[in-house]
Amino acid sequence: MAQDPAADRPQPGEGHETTEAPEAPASGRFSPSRRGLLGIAGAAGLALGGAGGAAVATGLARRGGTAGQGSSVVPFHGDHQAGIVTPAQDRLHFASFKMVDGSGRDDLIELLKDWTTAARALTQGKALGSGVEPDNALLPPEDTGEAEGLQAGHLTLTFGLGRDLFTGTDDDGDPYGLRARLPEQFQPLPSFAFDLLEEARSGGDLCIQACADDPQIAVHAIRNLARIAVGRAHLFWSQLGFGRTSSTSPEQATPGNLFGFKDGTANVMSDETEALDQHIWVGEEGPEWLRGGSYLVARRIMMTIETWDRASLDEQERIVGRSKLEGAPLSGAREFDEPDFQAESDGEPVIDLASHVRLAHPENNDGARILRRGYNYVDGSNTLGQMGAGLFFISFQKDPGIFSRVQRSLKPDLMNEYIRHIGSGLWAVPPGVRSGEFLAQALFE
Ligand SMILES: C=CC1=C(C)c2cc3[nH]c(cc4nc(cc5[nH]c(cc1n2)c(C)c5CCC(=O)O)C(CCC(=O)O)=C4C)c(C)c3C=C
Ligand SMILES: [Fe+2]
Repeated sequence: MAQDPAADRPQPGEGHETTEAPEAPASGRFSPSRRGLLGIAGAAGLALGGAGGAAVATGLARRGGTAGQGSSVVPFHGDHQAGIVTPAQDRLHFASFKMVDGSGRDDLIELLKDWTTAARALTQGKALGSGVEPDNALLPPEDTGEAEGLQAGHLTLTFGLGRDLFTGTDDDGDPYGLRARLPEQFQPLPSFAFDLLEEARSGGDLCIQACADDPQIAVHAIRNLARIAVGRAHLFWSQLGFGRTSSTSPEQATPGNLFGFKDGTANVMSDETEALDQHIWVGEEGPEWLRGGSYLVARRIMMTIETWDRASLDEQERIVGRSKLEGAPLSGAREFDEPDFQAESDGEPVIDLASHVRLAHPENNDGARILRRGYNYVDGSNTLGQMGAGLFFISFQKDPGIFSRVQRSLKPDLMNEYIRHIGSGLWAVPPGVRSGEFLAQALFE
């Protein structure tokens, strides 16, 4: 594996206001696999010839943008993938993909190589390949164009691998030759009390979490990555999100969720290096190819906000275990006061035994902690005039069992009356990519 000087790599928490040197490929150009090119051409109803679709690895400066120079670039290269401890942006486009039937190991490798090349350009605010205006106007543009004029927008792209890539599905054997590389910890999530999961919005072979300041930038990234995948993988389901519901950096103010409560106060933060190693990054307990990576759990959680809005303030605060405006634990006065679960008033616990924060707190979970990085969503409304509102919950942890531990504890949660988990996914997130490498390269060595 290629080694980079450590100085090349950002440390956890670094990210915003940093620029990244462009990748300098040995050849200067890269060619998406022929199958991928044919897929793209097929989708456009055009025939592509040989190297006609080759893309410049470094991408092109976007018109009106200051690619690679601006202050809104989050480095793509690093020990860990960006989009985990880097400051949470306000917008999300999350996408789950399935590999196409009959695809094999080479398709997967080529796809990951092509996605890596594209991600390098996109996160620097560059247009893909030869950009919006190819030399030959009979070919489709290599970049769809809607991000022209926009900066990098702190775009981060975080990639994950689904369990089926390792185990195969049904009796299709071991199509990607990865069965022996399945980490022991990579067990499927069990079903939980109150789960109402929709199959069409759950799982997937690959996931991409695109976060940015501007929804157009996140959507442009997913759209172009989906386009590059044609012939090898297809979009399975996706989710737009707004208003981050967590902080990942102590410099960020804690935002509110759609219940109107501060969300993310007790999150694992980017400067808690010890806690990150203990709870979030895969270490020596995991296989070498995944060390420095993590596991991403996504849960689409419907929130019946109309019913919530009819609950009294006292009741809302009892359910959460914190005050609504300040976000302080009910046993304290300020947001960052440690909750005192032993505190009593008139012989009753001040923080309800079935409140969300008591049940989710490490004290109630053998010390388990997760890094939350979710987003609000509103997907239209129903015929009863209710909003399709919810939380697209995302968490990172070094072992999926840690999420399950916390989620199981939430069985008696008073909040369950107002929420339902309707989608779910679990992916292994490989460590960060270094210059000259591709995503998850160590998995294939
Ligand atoms: C299994 C993990 C969790 C799910 C699912 C979950 C859903 C969920 N949470 C809120 C709102 C809040 N959660 C808060 C704290 C909190 N939540 C979890 C885990 C899950 N939440 C943890 C580990 C914690 C931290 C507990 C602690 O250590 O104190 C809070 C309080 C503020 C904060 O610390 O973030 C709120 C508010 C909603 C609305 C929701 C599903 C829709
Ligand atoms: Fe929570």
